[in-house]
Amino acid sequence: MKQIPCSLTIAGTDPSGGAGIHADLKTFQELKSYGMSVITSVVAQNTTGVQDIHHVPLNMIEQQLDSVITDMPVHAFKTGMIANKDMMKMVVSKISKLNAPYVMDPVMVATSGDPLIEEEARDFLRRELLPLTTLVTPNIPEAEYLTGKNIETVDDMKQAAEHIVENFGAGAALVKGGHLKGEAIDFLYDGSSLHTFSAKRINTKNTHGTGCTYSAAITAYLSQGLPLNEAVKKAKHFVTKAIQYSFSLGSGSGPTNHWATRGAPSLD
Ligand SMILES: Nc1ncnc2c1ncn2[C@@H]1O[C@H](COP(=O)(O)OP(=O)(O)OP(=O)(O)O)[C@@H](O)[C@H]1O
Ligand SMILES: Cc1ncc(CO)c(N)n1
Repeated sequence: MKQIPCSLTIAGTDPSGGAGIHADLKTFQELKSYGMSVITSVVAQNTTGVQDIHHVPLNMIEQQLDSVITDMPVHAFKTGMIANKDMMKMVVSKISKLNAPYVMDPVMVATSGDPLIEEEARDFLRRELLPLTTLVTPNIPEAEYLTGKNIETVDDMKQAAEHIVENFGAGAALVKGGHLKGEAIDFLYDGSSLHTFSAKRINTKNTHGTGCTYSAAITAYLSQGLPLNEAVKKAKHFVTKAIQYSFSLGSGSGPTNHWATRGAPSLD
């Protein structure tokens, strides 16, 4: 009998439901991958920003990982917010034993601009986690941090994608253009060729959790065995729809719509 594809996310929470673990699980569910999660930090946040952060004790993160890994199949996994170096070290020791595609969303700040990981963890992420990835998905500020270079044009984005693969050993890099003006354009460099994914920019402030949703969608498609290029193509389509049909909820940057594959939601 065919097995259901299974995806795991290792990340922080968002009680307002638009980002982090919540966005990931909703996306896995929508894209028909069985969703599992390991929580690294409990984050008090909403559409306006981050109010507080509580880190789950290290041994409890480790225990959650062991509970999943020793019992459940993992066909693909992603990491989001991993707040400090100790957590990263422990996560590395566990995930390096997993034989499945790994998508890293190198989360550093929330959509609101609030920091989500400690300064010294950024360097560790670049040195120790990047070489384990199948794909890393930085937005422009994250790609600027990783490469140490300013990104102002699409050419800068392409160079950044190549730089991250060539210099830090990421399996592939998808540099996302959500923070630039014009077309919502992303570049994927897979170590041999550069692929472009483009969509019309949607005029909305409701982009809370777009990065989480996008990387979770890529993970879900990889769990189903799709090649990377195809997984990104389908995930780009999904995140564009999720933004197109996003919700004006809360007083800040509203959440995307995780059941967007079904078109505009009927609210009857
Ligand atoms: N207004 C928009 N219209 C269409 N696509 C968009 C828009 N904003 C972002 N995108 C797309 O959404 C995806 C996520 O990109 P973005 O650069 O916003 O990620 P992010 O900054 O990591 O997200 P987050 O807000 O969760 O931190 C990319 O494919 C990007 O091109
Ligand atoms: C927990 C968490 N991860 C990632 C993001 C980035 O959107 C966020 N706001 N919260």
